[in-house]
Amino acid sequence: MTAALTIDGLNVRFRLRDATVHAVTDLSLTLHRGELLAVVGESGCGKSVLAHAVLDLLPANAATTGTVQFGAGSRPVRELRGRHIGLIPQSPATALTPVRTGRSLLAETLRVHGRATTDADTVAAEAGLDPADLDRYPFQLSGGMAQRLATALAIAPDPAVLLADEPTAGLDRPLVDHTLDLLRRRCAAGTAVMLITHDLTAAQRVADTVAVMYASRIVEHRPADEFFTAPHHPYAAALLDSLPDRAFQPIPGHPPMLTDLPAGCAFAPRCPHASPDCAAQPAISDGAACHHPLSVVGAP
Ligand SMILES: Nc1ncnc2c1ncn2[C@@H]1O[C@H](COP(=O)(O)OP(=O)(O)OP(=O)(O)O)[C@@H](O)[C@H]1O
Ligand code: NI
Repeated sequence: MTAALTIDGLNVRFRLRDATVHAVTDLSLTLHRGELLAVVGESGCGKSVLAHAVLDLLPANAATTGTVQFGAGSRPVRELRGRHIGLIPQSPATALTPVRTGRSLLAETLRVHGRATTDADTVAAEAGLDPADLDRYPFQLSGGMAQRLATALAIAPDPAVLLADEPTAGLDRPLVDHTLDLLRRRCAAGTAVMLITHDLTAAQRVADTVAVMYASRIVEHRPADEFFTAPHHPYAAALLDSLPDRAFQPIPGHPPMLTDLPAGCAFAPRCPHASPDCAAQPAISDGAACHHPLSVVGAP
């Protein structure tokens, strides 16, 4: 498998006046051509910051260490953004230019990337947007329409890596399915897709691999079929158990503040299996960062 995106030892810290937010910690992963990786985890765990760090789009108060590499090359990300790496941003309505119609934005994107501006209707339809809606201004778009326009803008250059941050938010079921099918088709054509989502059912439908984030770290990263049948990390298991079509059990307690993370496993205070070992940060082994992984021989 060919690596399309390699992240090694990524850390992102935001400096606030009197605190530091640990938004992404010691994160390494490889995304391959034709792979669909779902990144899941509770609100605020660092998923969007990860996407922005990959694209080098973090605000000025962010400090980043670690490396991000696309394919085999060493070109800086700013040269690759758009054509080689597309982003479907979370909450796209606020990211659209208010004074331009969808058609004008999409035609420009196509032109800049050497495609015929007449492809706009086809690309819009692929993203599930009625081509007639391209003639609307952003304020005339519903949240779902803006979402699909953002998808059209991201796929128009045919990027090798596509980061989709909650691309199905605000869409009803048929349009969710349309967007998931689109991502799958892109993968089949060789695109590497990182799908950031709250929707574990969607992840289960389309993902090849799943990465679970908790309090700024990846705590589990495994093939999707294995993950959904037998998660190893107690947090991942709890996340799956919270699904309505599973145990429908909420996870007790709250995630820790990212300004005040414990030294060891950040899930330990909520974990039914926590032991004194958890005071030390566990290394990732067999795809999970846990001192007492589930579904592994000898584990509780
Ligand atoms: N510019 C910033 N300055 C300070 N803190 C920030 C900044 N941007 C994000 N954060 C913090 O970083 C953490 C991770 O945020 P992020 O947006 O990545 O969460 P998320 O996992 O995408 O959540 P959601 O599922 O709600 O989108 C949060 O605690 C957030 O408040
Ligand atoms: Ni987010």
